[in-house]
Amino acid sequence: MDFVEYADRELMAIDLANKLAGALRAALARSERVLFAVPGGSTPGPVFDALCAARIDWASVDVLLTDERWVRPDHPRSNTRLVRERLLVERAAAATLLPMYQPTDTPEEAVARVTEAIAPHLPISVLLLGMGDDGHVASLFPGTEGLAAALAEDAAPVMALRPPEAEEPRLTLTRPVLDGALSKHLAIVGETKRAVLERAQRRSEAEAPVRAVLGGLTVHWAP
Ligand SMILES: O=C1O[C@H](COP(=O)(O)O)[C@@H](O)[C@H](O)[C@H]1O
Repeated sequence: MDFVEYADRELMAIDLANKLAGALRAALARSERVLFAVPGGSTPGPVFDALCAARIDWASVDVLLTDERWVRPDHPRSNTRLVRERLLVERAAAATLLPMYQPTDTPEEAVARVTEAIAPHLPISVLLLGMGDDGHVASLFPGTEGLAAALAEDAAPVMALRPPEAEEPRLTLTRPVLDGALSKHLAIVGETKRAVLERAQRRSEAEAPVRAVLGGLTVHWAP
């Protein structure tokens, strides 16, 4: 794991956006289409604001969420909404968003359709992750029934989970898909998350699921 420390959040957003743009261009030099997986939540918005204007062949980029909160796509907590409003604008509007949300009542009903839609696009070329204060990445929360199955090396690529600590059910990419990404980045801000990440290295994956993706990961942190 590499750790990159920035003076402030604005500098991190700009520099991380440049690094992601470079990783996407490098991937596009090797493949006709590339898969860019991104988190939802509060951390990536400023990175998306900087990245959406980057000069990249966005028409050859497929964008996929690492996970989705099971709310309608116009809901304020929708990760799909965040990506549509903050990433898929300006030059990046030419990218294709692969569905992580389906209009079903439950995420369980959507697993097969989402799996079918994303499978032909794997592996992830460039991955950006966020992390919660409890050490969750994507929607792999500690204390969730089914977490061990989602963290297995041979897990199905997409799983529906119902984390007790989350406000809504989730659909999430699982360990082999996330850990198998060719270029892996984690963006975190604040002293609490830095301490959570440090502690995670002494904990089990069940206690701190971020541990499952630390190999080859570059962590970007700002106070
Ligand atoms: O619920 C979620 O949380 C994590 C972390 O979000 P943040 O607000 O602490 O940045 C996020 O990575 C994930 O995609 C999201 O669904």
